[in-house]
Amino acid sequence: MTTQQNVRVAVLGGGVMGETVVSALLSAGWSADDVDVTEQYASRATELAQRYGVNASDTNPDTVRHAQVVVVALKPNVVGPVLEEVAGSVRPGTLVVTVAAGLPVAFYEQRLPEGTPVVRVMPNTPAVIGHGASAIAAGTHATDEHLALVERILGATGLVVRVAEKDLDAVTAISGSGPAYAFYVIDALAEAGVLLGLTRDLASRLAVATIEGAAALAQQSGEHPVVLRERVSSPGGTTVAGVRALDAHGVRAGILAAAEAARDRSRELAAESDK
Ligand SMILES: NC(=O)C1=CN([C@@H]2O[C@H](COP(=O)(O)OP(=O)(O)OC[C@H]3O[C@@H](n4cnc5c(N)ncnc54)[C@H](OP(=O)(O)O)[C@@H]3O)[C@@H](O)[C@H]2O)C=CC1
Ligand SMILES: O=C(O)[C@@H]1CCC=N1
Repeated sequence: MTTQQNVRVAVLGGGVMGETVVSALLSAGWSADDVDVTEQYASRATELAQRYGVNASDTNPDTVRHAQVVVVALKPNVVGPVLEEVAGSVRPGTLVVTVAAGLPVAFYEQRLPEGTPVVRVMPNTPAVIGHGASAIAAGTHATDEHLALVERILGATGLVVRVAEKDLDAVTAISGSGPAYAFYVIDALAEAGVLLGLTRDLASRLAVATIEGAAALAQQSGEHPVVLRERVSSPGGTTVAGVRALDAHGVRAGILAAAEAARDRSRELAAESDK
């Protein structure tokens, strides 16, 4: 397997994550000629072809046959049937990369030709603007070179870390689903502004800029979040009053429960796909 950027990549599934991977490949220097994407609806395939200049089709086996890397960007319940459809077209040594939540590497290895290298990736949607966080884990036959190639593919999407496969359900619960929790907080903060009499537009802009600024400060200062929170909290002031209300309403416990629920759902997805 070469790590040259002219490796031909087939992306199966042109939804939210499939489109993110296509855009990441182009940002990482791939030529659109070397990127194929499959979609079952012709109109979506045409949309992707027009937007990115990549080759789009609705035929998974033909597309896979020409690829050196196959990226599975399908919903977990569709992955099994599509692997059965394409297994005979996967050439020896083709790297299979999957972003599907829950499904273990073994699920792919059992359905693909013996020896196929598989890398699992858990990305998130801010990848589309280069502010993503992805974790990658190697399957039985994936080498350091395969992981390096996946890192190149994801190079323009933001943070990429290597983890053991056993940690991917937890990663899914934290960074995979995490943007949704952050959007939830942004929406709630904006709604609170409206409650207090601000216009929705002003409240939304303040909420987004505040969460963005706090995340950037946490990253750039390297300080513990508790230290940064204490710096906002003047003695006897407004912030301690607000944080006390967050504690009283169990917001911290709610976030921990959300992560456990998402982790459990990730495990269930694997069990459901094996039925
Ligand atoms: N969205 C996210 O934030 C993240 C998603 N993921 C994972 O990414 C995967 C895809 O999720 P997401 O992109 O959100 O889902 P989407 O539904 O947006 O994308 C899946 C795409 O696959 C298409 N599709 C379905 N069947 C086939 C087929 N047989 N051949 C080719 N394409 C097909 C679907 O078309 P149609 O709509 O017509 O059925 C759809 O466009 C999931 O496994 C998810 O766990 C991982 C991390 C984050
Ligand atoms: O909701 C999901 O199942 C996917 C996986 C992580 C984010 N979205």
